[in-house]
Amino acid sequence: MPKEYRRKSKDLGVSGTPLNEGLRSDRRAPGKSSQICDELVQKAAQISTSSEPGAPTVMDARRVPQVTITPEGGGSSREMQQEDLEEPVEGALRRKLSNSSISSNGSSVVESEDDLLSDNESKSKGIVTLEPLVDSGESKPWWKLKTIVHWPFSATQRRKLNWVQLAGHKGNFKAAGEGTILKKFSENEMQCFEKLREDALLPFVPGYHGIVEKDGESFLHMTDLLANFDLPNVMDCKMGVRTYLEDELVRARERPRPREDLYNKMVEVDSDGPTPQEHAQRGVTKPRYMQWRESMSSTNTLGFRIEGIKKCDGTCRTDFKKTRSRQDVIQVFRDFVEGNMDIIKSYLSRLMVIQQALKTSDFFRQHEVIGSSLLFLHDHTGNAQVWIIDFGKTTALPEGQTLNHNIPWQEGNREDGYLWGLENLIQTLASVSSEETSGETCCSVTKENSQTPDTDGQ
Ligand SMILES: Nc1ncnc2c1ncn2[C@@H]1O[C@H](COP(=O)(O)OP(=O)(O)OP(=O)(O)O)[C@@H](O)[C@H]1O
Ligand SMILES: O=P(O)(O)O[C@@H]1[C@H](O)[C@H](O)[C@@H](OP(=O)(O)O)[C@H](OP(=O)(O)O)[C@H]1O
Repeated sequence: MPKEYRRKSKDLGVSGTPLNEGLRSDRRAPGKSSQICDELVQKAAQISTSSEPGAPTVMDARRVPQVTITPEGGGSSREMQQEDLEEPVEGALRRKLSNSSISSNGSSVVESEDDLLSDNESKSKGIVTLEPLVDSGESKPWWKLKTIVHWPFSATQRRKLNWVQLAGHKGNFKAAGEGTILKKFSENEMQCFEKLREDALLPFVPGYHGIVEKDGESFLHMTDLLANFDLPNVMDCKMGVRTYLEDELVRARERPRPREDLYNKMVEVDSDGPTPQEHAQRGVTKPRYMQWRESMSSTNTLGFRIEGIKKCDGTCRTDFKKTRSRQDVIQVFRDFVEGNMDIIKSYLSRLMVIQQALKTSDFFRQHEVIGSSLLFLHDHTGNAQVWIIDFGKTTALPEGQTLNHNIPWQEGNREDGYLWGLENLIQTLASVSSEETSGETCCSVTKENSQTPDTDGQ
């Protein structure tokens, strides 16, 4: 999320959820609606072999407008943050996650050339060590809580935590008490969590326990969704056809600020990506970079994209910038679950329940949901869950205005294509299952193999 959204939480006066109410993973394990899944799988089998229009696509991907921002003036680059991975790590997750080969930037050695070359050092890409918040002054209380939540943790519970962070910036998360984490405060995200307390989406978002402040820095205290898993497999899918706010476009237009770091990331993936002017000034604006990312990946064509995967063997991949066709995505999912169709069916069930909840959610109707992800988690016990995370760029609409989430975006209408993306994600997962069942291989020819935006037959 952008830094301007990460403001301090002075005197917010909000209340937190008691911890025992927030640790809800057990009672929220996905149910198995296998009959619905089987029907969906059959439907997907028909769709994946059909090139006829009229299948579930509800929005034309070619109609996602590419709004051009002319870059001028000087560049600005991101702050670099150091992460100390050499200090000893305590806690159960050390055992669970330690079989990976972690490079100096916290990612595993199995990343592709794409990301080894392209990723900014401040981005997180896999297994990281979360530091606890530590006391810096004897006379100060260790925690100064801004909420009425009672902080129950003793000094011995201030431990480091080996953790999986597949997206976002390094240093955004800290270890907290058992089963919980702290995320750098963002006004937007805090307001979302507060509103979600009363919403149909509550069962699908991490438990929220209020705001914690230490030495002037504020954090959102939330449930660690990994806590109840044994050697979890984790996938982050960023939802929607648009990954930047309309406000970001307006700001970039008023004051274009080409960034050299984004230019470098673009060139490393595609040297022909920048325009001659961008090459000349070695900078691209943020919306321009974000639009390019959307068009290279499946964001524009399918309404979601894979950001990263960590598997139970400790390997991590974040080299999905060019994973664009439905068939590519199917192959990534198949590899993620290692052919286990029961996991796919559990994921499908959960996604369909989430889809229903989204359709009834007041929160969803009243917010532009940008940059939010679905976090997929499963382990060898068969436990498989999907959670909605990251509300850093989820923004309330003006009073009385609502979104459809299923119609094309045009600047000004603030549509995000979330439901379109979710429908495509469901159909894609169903295709994984149907192809496995019908014995087709990952090389099956479908329209998506063409690498062109597939807009009328998905
Ligand atoms: N509650 C949670 N439990 C477990 N893992 C989480 C949780 N929240 C986030 N993560 C992990 O951290 C990663 C980054 O989370 P998130 O997207 O919220 O961060 P961010 O800094 O807002 O990212 P960005 O800058 O891309 O918006 C996720 O991909 C996931 O791996
Ligand atoms: O995935 P990539 O290619 O590394 O690109 C980043 C990604 O799109 C993030 O979503 C975005 O943060 P926000 O969503 O918070 O805007 C970040 O912007 P940033 O560099 O300004 O942080 C981009 O650099």
